[in-house]
Amino acid sequence: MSESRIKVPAGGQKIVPGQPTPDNPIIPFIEGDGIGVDITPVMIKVIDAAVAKAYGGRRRIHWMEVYAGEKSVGLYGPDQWIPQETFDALKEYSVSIKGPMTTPVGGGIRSLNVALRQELDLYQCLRPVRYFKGVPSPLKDPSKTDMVIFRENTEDIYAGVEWQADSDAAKKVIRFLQDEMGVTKIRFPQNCGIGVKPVSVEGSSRLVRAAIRYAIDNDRKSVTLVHKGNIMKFTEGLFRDVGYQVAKNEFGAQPIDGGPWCSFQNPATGREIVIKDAIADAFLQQILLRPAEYDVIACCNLNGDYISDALAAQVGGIGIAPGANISDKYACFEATHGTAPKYAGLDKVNPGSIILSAEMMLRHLGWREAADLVIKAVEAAIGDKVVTYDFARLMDGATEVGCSAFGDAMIARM
Ligand SMILES: NC(=O)C1=CN([C@@H]2O[C@H](COP(=O)(O)OP(=O)(O)OC[C@H]3O[C@@H](n4cnc5c(N)ncnc54)[C@H](OP(=O)(O)O)[C@@H]3O)[C@@H](O)[C@H]2O)C=CC1
Ligand SMILES: O=C(O)CCC(=O)C(=O)O
Ligand SMILES: [Mg+2]
Repeated sequence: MSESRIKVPAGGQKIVPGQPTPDNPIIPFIEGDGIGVDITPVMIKVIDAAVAKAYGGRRRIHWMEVYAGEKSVGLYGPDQWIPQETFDALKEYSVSIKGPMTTPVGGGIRSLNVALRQELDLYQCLRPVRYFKGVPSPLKDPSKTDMVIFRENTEDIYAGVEWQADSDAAKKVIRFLQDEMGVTKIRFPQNCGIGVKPVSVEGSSRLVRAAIRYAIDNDRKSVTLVHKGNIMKFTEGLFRDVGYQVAKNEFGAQPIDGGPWCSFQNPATGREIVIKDAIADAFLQQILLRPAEYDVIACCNLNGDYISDALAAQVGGIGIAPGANISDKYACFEATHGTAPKYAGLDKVNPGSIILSAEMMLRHLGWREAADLVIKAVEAAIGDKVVTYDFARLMDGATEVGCSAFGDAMIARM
């Protein structure tokens, strides 16, 4: 067995799911590829400052670096993209945060992000999309965009069950489909890549259940099931049907005007929560034209990927789009964006997405005061027009600063 590269920080304590967060939690972090080297240290500095200010030294995060992606291969050797001890640490310490990781297009390794989500069964990809005053946006009134995406994170066509064109495996699957399943619709069977889209009742129900619970806990007005069930009837259509069943069977939702939309009263607030659905293409134009009609969004994996970046753009772009991957036991926070390789190491990009992901992590830990300080600092820096290049290029009179200087500008405003 190879030597451990992970150094457990002295003086820290493990977070145990279901128990109160200790004042000195150990939090594993993956720096990430590309711009990970820029944004991750800034995130740590900003979060440490917020925690110190909020709790005056009574609480402190003990950061523990764990490795994945290119840095891991450099340290552990060839093909060690996610060493076993990284998986083990993410489970053992239960709450973590990660920078982005590269996935090559076409050939090469499969997504490490997807591998991690599947291994930890992080089935909820939770991505809140809200507007910060002063952020440049392509919309006339971006404040009307206030949505929370619940994207199924472990299955769908995104999960990587596919075979390369001309491979023996692809030919075998095509022969099976033609000879044993009576499939006649594969247009060019001779040299055809094949992908499989698994969407299960269990996977869909638990995701929609989490979205509805979130709507109850956060007094939201609707949950929209976004799908392409008119075309992919037994996968996307299943997701929609299962979503309505969960609303009716588990939350007592009643049909509105004969259905399929339905609603129930929030047991905590008495306010009505409407469960509705939208076909993905129509949804993508409506979020631009009528964003106020949408609130909590539940969808399959690939749709959620597209919707995340599209909605992020409406409120200023993926420089400020946070997220969390959550299971019933573990949580791993990460930005919506990727490694933006052309900016790697330039100290240029917006660290806002990973900082706001860490803000979600603070709330998850129950450290509300520190989380509030992070929000206050983001709002104040943007309000003073001290911003990174992505916002500065669209704002009049902005002071453009680098990644680390934006973090410092936040800290100065806490
Ligand atoms: N969770 C993860 O780890 C994810 C990983 N990826 C991976 O990342 C790699 C690169 O993907 P790519 O398609 O280029 O998408 P990216 O999200 O990495 O970047 C696309 C563009 O978004 C803008 N952008 C991204 N991050 C920031 C930021 N922090 N601040 C300001 N602007 C930002 C930049 O726009 P501009 O050029 O206009 O300045 C950038 O060129 C791929 O290997 C992909 O698989 C992708 C998504 C998620
Ligand atoms: O894993 C990847 O490379 C891409 C992931 C992604 O785009 C996402 O999760 O939003
Ligand atoms: Mg994406």
